Amino acid sequence: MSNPYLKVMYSHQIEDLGSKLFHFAKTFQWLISAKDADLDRAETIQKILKSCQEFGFFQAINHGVSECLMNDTMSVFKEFFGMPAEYKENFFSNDPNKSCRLYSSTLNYDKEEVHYWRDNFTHHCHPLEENMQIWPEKPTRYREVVGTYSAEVRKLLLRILDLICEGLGLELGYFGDEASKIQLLSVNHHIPCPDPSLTLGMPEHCDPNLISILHQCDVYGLQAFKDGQWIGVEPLPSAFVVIPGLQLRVISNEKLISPKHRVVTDAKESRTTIGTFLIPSHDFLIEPARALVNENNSPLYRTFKYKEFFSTFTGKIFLVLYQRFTVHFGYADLARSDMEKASNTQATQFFGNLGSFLRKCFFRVLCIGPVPNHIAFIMDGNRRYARKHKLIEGSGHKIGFLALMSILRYCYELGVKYVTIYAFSIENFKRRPEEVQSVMELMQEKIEGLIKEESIVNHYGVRVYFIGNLKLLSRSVRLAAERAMAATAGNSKAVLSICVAYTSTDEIVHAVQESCEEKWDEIRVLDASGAGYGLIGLGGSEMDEREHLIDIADVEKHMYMAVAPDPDILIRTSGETRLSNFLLWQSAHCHLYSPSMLWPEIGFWHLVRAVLDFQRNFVYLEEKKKQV
Ligand SMILES: O=C(O)CCC(=O)C(=O)O
Ligand SMILES: [Fe+2]
Repeated sequence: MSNPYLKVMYSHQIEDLGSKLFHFAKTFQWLISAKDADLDRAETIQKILKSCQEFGFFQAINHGVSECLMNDTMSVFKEFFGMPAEYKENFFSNDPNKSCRLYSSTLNYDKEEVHYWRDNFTHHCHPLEENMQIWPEKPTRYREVVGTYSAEVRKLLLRILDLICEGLGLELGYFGDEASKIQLLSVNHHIPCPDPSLTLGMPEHCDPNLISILHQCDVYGLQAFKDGQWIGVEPLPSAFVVIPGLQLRVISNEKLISPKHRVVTDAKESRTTIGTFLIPSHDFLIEPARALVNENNSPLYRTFKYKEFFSTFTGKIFLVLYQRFTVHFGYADLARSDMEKASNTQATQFFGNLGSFLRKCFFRVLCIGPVPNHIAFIMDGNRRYARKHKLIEGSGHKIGFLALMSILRYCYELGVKYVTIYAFSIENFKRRPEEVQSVMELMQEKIEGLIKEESIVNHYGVRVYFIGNLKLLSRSVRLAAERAMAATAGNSKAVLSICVAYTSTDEIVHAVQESCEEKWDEIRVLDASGAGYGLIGLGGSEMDEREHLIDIADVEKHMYMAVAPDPDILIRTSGETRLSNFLLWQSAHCHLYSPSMLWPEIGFWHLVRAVLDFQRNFVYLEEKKKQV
């Protein structure tokens, strides 16, 4: 690179140019059969997942796109880049919003101090009819060949996504429609570089989209970062390199990673590669797939719209993803959330076990005093938490659910036999329909999770009751609740009462009505036998009897909450000191505790504090109970 301009503008001083260890590349070529119904399907899926997990991506051969079409397309692009500058100038633009453009270096040309050795031509290609008009007319074959190629590659990508979808255990079509709506063609062209040690063809990056497929020519340049070093990916002109993008990383909750890669330059030969990216529509909500998230696998990312993500796109996309889109738990005991986020590593598992051991030791000491038999929670502050952390609506409830799982674990470890939670009040049905709908969906999903073998409920032998006017729930949620109650009916170590469609006044009215009906039934039986009160023509003393028709014991018997003794402690988060129509009948003698943190922030020490307060007041509370 003798030209001083080039030296200044392109010099990145690359210290490590990476090794050309092609054997690595060979280990991840998997055959994608042209036929989906092929017997090898299950094996192919396993190989794809394994390869993606081990290397980050894979090369597809025997993929069904004809070699002839691939060669034709490559030659069309080589021809395009070889056309006179005056023609190509028509497409040149530094405006990333332009839908068909030629530019140099990266998306940040104007902002970067040092450029990369790359030209790129990019345009949309789906649906074809809507986009083709703005594509180049020269070479004359461009529209026909690139159109056919784009359609074929789209089919292949969707098939690969289906295989990944099946491999991850997601519902069929998860990556269809809006998730992969946009298809972008991105053709890189690198002319020979006088000094490859000075610059790169593309900086290290992860692809920001859902998935990419790359058709390399026969000139080497692509490198992947693995085990701390840059390793060359062998160019196989008839193969496609399939690269999961960052959105796939998020949706798979990191079951798949989006590999870091870069391009080195070549001193002698030009290199052209054809990338095709499938991209979610701008308003598509990206989040860890619900099927992949449970109490043992917390969501590692918050929900976000694709456009929100892409607007933050800079070269340092990886960092951005972590800074802005990971779930920020903000719990008081951050150590716990960190453990939950990365529960797979050995180190965190060690600390997780250590934390659990220390917690159990602490509980042993706490158990020297009276241990509450029943703790009730009003989980207040999920929505405020989402607003406070600028999270998308609904995320607060999801994080709140994780907090609940931790608190339940602590309660059962401490030896608390009954836990009751206020999950959804009858009043809550008055909220916006979309909000009610999304809480109900979350509820159904979590209820279904409860009966899974590995759930906390089965781990601690907890019997689950849903408390409230269940008729107000949608049929699917009600059925899920009934299934969970039936599935846990054999558990006897502890009881979890989940109040849904509940208010205390509704519970009392319902219990009184039930008691009355029961009495009327008794009366009718007695009347029929001729020994009864006989309502018609009641005399004075019989009137007195009617006044005492039902008593407290009758009503209590018919309370939804008859499945548990009265609570010893009632905790309401968010610093609110109201009971909001929760357990009014049952809370006459319980210790109230209302810490200021929002529900998703509740942690171990808040529970300890509540129990210590209860122990301090225990004698007094017991005295009060005796006076009744
Ligand atoms: O040209 C290559 O080999 C890689 C291209 C690439 O990574 C990209 O366009 O995102
Ligand atoms: Fe890339």
